[in-house]
Amino acid sequence: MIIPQDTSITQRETPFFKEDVALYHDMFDSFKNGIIITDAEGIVFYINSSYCKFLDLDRDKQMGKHCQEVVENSRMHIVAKTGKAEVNHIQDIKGVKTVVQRIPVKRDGKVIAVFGLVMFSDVREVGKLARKIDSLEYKVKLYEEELLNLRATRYTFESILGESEGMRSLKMEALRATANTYPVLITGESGTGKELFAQAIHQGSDRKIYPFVRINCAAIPKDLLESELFGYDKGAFTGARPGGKPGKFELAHRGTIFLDEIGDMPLEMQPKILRVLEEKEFERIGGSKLITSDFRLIAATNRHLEDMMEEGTFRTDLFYRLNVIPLSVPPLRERGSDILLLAEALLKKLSEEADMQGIRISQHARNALASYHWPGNVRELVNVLERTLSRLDGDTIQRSDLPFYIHNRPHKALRDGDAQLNTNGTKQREMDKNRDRNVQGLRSIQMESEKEAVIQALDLCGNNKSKAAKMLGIHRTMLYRKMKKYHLEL
Ligand SMILES: Nc1ncnc2c1ncn2[C@@H]1O[C@H](COP(=O)(O)OP(=O)(O)OP(=O)(O)O)[C@@H](O)[C@H]1O
Repeated sequence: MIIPQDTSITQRETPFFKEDVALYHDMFDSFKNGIIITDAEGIVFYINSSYCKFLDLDRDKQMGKHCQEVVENSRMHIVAKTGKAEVNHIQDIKGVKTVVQRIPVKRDGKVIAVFGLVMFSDVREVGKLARKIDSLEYKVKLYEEELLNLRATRYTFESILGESEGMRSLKMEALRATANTYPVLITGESGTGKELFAQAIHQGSDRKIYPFVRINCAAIPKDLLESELFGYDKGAFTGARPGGKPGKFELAHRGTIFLDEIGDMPLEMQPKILRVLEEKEFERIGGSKLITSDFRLIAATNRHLEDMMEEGTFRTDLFYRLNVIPLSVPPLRERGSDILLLAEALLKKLSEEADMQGIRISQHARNALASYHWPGNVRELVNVLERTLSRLDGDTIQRSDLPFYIHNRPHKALRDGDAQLNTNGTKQREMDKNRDRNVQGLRSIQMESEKEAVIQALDLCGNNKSKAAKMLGIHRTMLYRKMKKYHLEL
């Protein structure tokens, strides 16, 4: 920096010491933006080489001049008077639009100097930067949405259909659970919508942009469960991934971990779950680093944990730790008019998906649906409707279109019997299991013959899909769905 030796500035009583200014010389001079400093009168005290280059001026000759002599429309002297900073103002300098900042420097409340920064040599560069930020913001938004989709929580509270008293109050309780992070234990028979509730709670909470990590404790072999839950470090065991693997608790950081079928959690794993729930800290298998994860735990089961505690197969301490917010989803047969409400809504959705609008349910069919026991709950209802639609001729579901075991049910007597059995939980569960097995048996027989029929029809029609669909009495879209379902070449 050229320290003015012989200019008016040195003659004036400047508030700066030459040493002070010299100290910043290297720093200011290496700036690619323009820097100018004036005193309280607007007299140039310092100007860096980038600015002089831009202005095409000899730096030595600028010191001690009034700022407007250096830059015609300078406002440094005005800022010195007003004491008010001007940030990101656009200033036309030599025909180029620049972005400038003029900052008054005060001591004891009095302006002693003004610091000017000419940002970028051309405002177009700012425009470019703004466009770049715009495009980055757009990309971030896109990735956020993608992430939300990938995190595959498809269900929100709106997805949970049901207006019965039981369902209404359950939805209210679940909604309340979105406002805190206490563990939730969802119980209910298979297919009642437990996972639906778990996803809706996650979606309704602040955690929704973070992962919803689901693990089915019954589906993972016992010896793998620990590494799935807690992860492992490299070389933890033979066959382990070379780089190690994070566990579900780690992946659920800031989000929700959904332990489905918690009743099937092996007894020896239960204390480990209890510990991680209490401490929110754990180590990977073979690792020595303590990992902290801020997860919310939601567990679900169709097993009767109270019975299991009595049998000694479920730990009491874990049960109480999990059961902070208990949600018990009622079976479909106990939801009264919800059966038909669900049937109508699901039918609308399924028929739209199959391109078969305007399908109705006859009164007889409605009676049959309403009086059936639904051991497989809503999942079974979805299945029944899909099957019925796939074979439907015309636009009304008649009683005889429903699966045999539903339309041929001697409903009244059996219903009364069922009501009695409802008072005895164990008997009821036994009966449900048997029914499940029967339904399962029928289901696979039906699927086999359906697949056979599709193959035959395609064969007979020389692979002409429209003709085959006509022969089967179903819509072409439905035929494609069946072919996909049974992995038949499209
Ligand atoms: N109230 C509801 N409204 C709309 N769809 C529902 C409802 N309840 C359940 N379903 C549907 O029923 C099916 C089964 O639901 P879900 O998987 O949540 O049941 P679950 O109780 O978790 O079953 P499981 O115990 O076998 O894991 C899903 O297709 C879900 O969309």
